[in-house]
Amino acid sequence: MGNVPTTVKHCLSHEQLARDYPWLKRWLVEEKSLGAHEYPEFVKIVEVGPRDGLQNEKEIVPTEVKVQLIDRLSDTGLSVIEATSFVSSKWVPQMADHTEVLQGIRKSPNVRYPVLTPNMHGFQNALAAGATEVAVFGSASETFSRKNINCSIDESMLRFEEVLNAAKDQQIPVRGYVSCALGCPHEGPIDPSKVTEVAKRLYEMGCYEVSLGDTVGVGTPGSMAEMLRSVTREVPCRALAVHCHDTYGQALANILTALQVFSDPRAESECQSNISEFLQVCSVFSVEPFEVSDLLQGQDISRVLTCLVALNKATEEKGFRWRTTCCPAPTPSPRRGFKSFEIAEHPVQSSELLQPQYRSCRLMDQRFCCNTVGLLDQRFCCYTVGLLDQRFCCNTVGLLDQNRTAGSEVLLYTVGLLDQRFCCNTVGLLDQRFCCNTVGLLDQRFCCNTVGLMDQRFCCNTVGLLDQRFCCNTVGLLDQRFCCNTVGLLDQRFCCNTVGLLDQRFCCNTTNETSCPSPRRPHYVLRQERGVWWEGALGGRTGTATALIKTPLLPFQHGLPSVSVPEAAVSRSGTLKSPPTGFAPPASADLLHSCSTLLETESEDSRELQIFSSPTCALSHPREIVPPRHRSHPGNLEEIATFSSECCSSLEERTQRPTETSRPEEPSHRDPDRRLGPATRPSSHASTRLGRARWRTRTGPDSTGPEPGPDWPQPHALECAGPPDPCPAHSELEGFPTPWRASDPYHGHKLDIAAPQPACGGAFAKTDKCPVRKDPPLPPALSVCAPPPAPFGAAALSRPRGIRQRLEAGSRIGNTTHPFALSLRRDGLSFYDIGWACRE
Ligand SMILES: CC(C)(COP(=O)([O-])OP(=O)([O-])OC[C@H]1O[C@@H](n2cnc3c(N)ncnc32)[C@H](O)[C@@H]1OP(=O)([O-])[O-])[C@@H](O)C(=O)NCCC(=O)NCCSC(=O)C[C@@](C)(O)CC(=O)[O-]
Repeated sequence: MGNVPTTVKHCLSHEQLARDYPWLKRWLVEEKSLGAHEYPEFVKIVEVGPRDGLQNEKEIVPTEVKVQLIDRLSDTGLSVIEATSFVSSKWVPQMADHTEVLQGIRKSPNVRYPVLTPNMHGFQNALAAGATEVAVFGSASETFSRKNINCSIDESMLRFEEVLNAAKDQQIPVRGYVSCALGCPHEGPIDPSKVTEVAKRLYEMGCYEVSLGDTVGVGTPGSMAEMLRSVTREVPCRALAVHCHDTYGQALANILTALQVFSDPRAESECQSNISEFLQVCSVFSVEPFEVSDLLQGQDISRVLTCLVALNKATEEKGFRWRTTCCPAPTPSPRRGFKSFEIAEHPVQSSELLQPQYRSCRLMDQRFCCNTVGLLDQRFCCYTVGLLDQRFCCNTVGLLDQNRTAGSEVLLYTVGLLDQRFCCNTVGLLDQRFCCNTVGLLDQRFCCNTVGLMDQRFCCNTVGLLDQRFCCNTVGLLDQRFCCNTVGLLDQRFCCNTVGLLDQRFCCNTTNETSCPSPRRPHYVLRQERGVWWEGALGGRTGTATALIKTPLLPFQHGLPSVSVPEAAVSRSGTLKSPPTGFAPPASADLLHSCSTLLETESEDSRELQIFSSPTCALSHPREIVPPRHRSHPGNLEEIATFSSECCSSLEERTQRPTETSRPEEPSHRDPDRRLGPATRPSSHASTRLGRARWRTRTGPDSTGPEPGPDWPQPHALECAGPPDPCPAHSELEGFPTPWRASDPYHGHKLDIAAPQPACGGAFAKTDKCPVRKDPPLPPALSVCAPPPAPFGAAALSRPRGIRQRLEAGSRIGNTTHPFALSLRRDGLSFYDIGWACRE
């Protein structure tokens, strides 16, 4: 189950998963059911007859015959033909005509012709003869090594290292062999650990592929499986091959076994090996890597981001030129990871990772990709479908339609994405983490668990965004709807039409916040439920919140404390009345929770949300679809996807602007009621009331909410997933790299977010999705005070445009003007809380 997200893995039984998601079945088969094997969709055949076959012929085959043989093999469709070997003619006279053979063959453009080169002598001869790919051959048996290439294993490694270094200079790919992988003619059986050790050394040295040879054909399916299980722990399957001699008629059976092992994802953790490749790349570029556990557990975000940004900078600085490999259609070729870049002007000698490979450029129709790790500079990628666990991706530019299919594939876990630009129509994305520099994102819908997002600019139509945490420098965000639990948002500017935002905490400098932090409001925990929800008060508001936000400490783990809740503190907006039943919040079902929450909350605010949710959503409410016995798992992903899609289209329907012909009078795209559609316009009065409730995070514009009195329970210690108060929050978040600021040496040439920006309307004038917005005059009753100290640049706060646009969005209901006053508030825990209220 290496590729299955941990949350899903923990919550679903294998049987249930296999039933629900046939596409996951491969990863879910139990050990005992290994009989029902699957095989790789693509097998590469390396034809070694002209070399390994003819080197053993007693009578030396004439050169012309060898040339003819290879030419005819080239016409068969083979992609790799090992042509000859550059070894000593004293030892192997059959290969003495290596140069003539290599130069005599007709080189097909679709075929590679590697040659054996045991040492530098051989490599130089091969190079002179025009070889474009070579192979080194070591052994897992000491005796065989000495007898075959006249040196010990360790000595052979030194020789190979020389060859590999020289090959790198010439950008020549090197293949590696490990002889006697299943037995030695001199030593008998060979310990798989020895094979593993030699294979690992060759792989780490830079061999792009290591072929494990059953040199004397003594292997059996049993010994092959055992040996491969050992080797694949250290070397990824995609870099392994087997070389089977049929001395005892076992070659085919052994190959079949190898194919089974290679197609079994449990044979290796692709993810782990790619991460280790990533870490190797870090060392190549002298970038301090982060702890893998930091990333996997979402800890030390700052360190992860620093590493990613530094790596980005380092690769840029080294002047990489990427090979523009076009993949117009899905190909059976293996995925490309960190080994996918080449050096142009400034070769990095020390890195075997710079073997000439590929860069994903203009990749189209990338489907069903799992665990894409360490992909750099993916450009012009279209239609990524069913992508799971995409990590450490940098510089994705021009990505269109990253989506889920109608079936069961959902896009999960985009982690560590840098510089994602001009992305359209991301739908149903879960768990997007550590993303930097997202620019020009359009129509992002139902995204959950966005963590550590930095520098997101000019984003439109974000709908159903849940649990967005530690987001910095969001600029020019339009039409953000149904966003819940945004925590630690800094410097959000020019945001328009934010609707249904719940529980926005630790937000700094959103629009023109004026006042200084007030003393912290009391917070307490009344009750903890199932360890993942807690009930209590936070920042003056009471209700239920997930433990992702606050985890109550001891006394409450043993039962309810006897505390009374003040009347005034009950059921405010922003916290849930009750936790959604049956689902664990940290799981990938957060989307489900939050959709349930939208439907279940009974506060004043939720009525508005229910109207938004529409009967379509209610009909497809996952609670009705997921039978009770499955409540302990995060729900059927397909159902969640269907639900979210229906919810989304329903919301879209209801949020469409009226057409020109349907507008009775004075059409205005800024009219929130029109924007929200007919369902939100039952009556102007009702809408006003709902609007007021919706926008309010306090009892009213003039109230500061209930102050702590003697009857309030004593605040208990809370462990904060987010920063507990403004100052630590700042200092913690200031550690984040802010790559696009002028002061940032990495991206000095890029747009400076602290500098004055063009109006977001202007920015969108070219798109037909977003209207050009003009600044309306500020209502006279509104007073805008001086901005607070800005953590990321005061320039951001000196322009009132953001406020104006917010007012514009909230100031009309139907055709009647109901000016709303903007009430910017401070809150003990919600730093710079915002509230809207009607000024009727
Ligand atoms: C590996 C060496 C060259 C080591 O050779 P060495 O240890 O450097 O030196 P040596 O004492 O064995 O020989 C030295 C002489 O060889 C020359 N020499 C030195 N290097 C070369 C060279 N590259 N090409 C041509 N000549 C070379 C060198 O110049 C010198 O010439 P002299 O001064 O005596 O006239 C030697 O032991 C050798 O040629 N062995 C042959 C190994 C071989 O071809 N085995 C069969 C292929 S491996 C295989 O089949 C297994 C595999 C891959 O299929 C996988 C599997 O089935 O498991």
